Amino acid sequence: MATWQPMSSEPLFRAGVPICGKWNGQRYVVEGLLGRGANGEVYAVKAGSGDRLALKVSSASSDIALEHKILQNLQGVARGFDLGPLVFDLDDVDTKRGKAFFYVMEQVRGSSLAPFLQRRGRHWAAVLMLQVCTFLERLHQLGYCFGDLKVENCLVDEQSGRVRLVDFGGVTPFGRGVKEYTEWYDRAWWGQGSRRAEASYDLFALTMMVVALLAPDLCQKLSAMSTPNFSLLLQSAMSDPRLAPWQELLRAVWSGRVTTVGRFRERLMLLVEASLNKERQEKAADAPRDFSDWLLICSAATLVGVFCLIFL
Ligand SMILES: Nc1ncnc2c1ncn2[C@@H]1O[C@H](COP(=O)(O)OP(=O)(O)OP(=O)(O)O)[C@@H](O)[C@H]1O
Repeated sequence: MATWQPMSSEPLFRAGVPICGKWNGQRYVVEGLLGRGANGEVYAVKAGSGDRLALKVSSASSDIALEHKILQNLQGVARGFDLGPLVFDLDDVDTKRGKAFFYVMEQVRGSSLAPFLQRRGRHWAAVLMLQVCTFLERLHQLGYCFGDLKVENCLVDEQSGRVRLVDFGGVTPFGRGVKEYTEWYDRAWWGQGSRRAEASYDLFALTMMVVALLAPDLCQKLSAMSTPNFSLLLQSAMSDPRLAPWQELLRAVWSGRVTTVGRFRERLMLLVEASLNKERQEKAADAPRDFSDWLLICSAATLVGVFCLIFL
């Protein structure tokens, strides 16, 4: 059977469709589409056991097998730390549109960062970035670079404010070349360094996440230009009032003064504390907040506390 060619905008599966793995024989029922990217489609599925999982399907068997292997390796070394969705079945399936390859993983619940910030306030950006830093520091300690770090690959749980990462296709051992990346976040595209997998590669992407989240129109304008213009990015970011609290930190990374996530996190703590104070002040005068607001503040405060205990 020929391989499925994801040419049309029509997703491969519709809700209610059963998927039966050809080799392992596991059965899943599609509940809906969670997202689509350049490499595949991700579906919410219900397994035979009743568990709700996520199934990533692609026409590229090697990509699917590699991602599955990366996630499995990370689970092997993570020792209780959450370094990505738990991963299960790897198989292929014959569909009406051809053969497709899939793996099954834990379904990460959460929404995109941008709408979360719109609802909760822009000052939450520092708390979200702090969590991404924690994740990156652990990954770097294990000798891996995340590679394709971007806003679209982070999901935040609305209730707890907890951030999780998805799409581990770009994870690369330190020293090798990053193979999966997105131009806006790629320092090599901006002419600001190589694609060698190292801590500073992810750190550059982290700063670009800040710009993309807090000044999305700037990100749109600059990424639409035919050639990347780093001087214009620098000039625009340094004069944009929305990025004012972040300017020193962005400049420190872009000028090469800060090259590790640990150093970035130390400076970020000041912004997090300022965010928490702002939240307290703003809401103190308001009507009683809802339960989820308190949960969010507590989770952020706990994060700050844990950092102080471990690192200070
Ligand atoms: N485990 C998961 N749980 C919930 N949602 C997920 C999960 N994995 C992926 N998604 C959703 O599906 C979207 C696309 O998935 P993913 O980024 O893995 O696809 P991709 O084709 O590799 O994308 P890219 O073009 O970024 O390489 C994600 O942005 C996310 O919203």
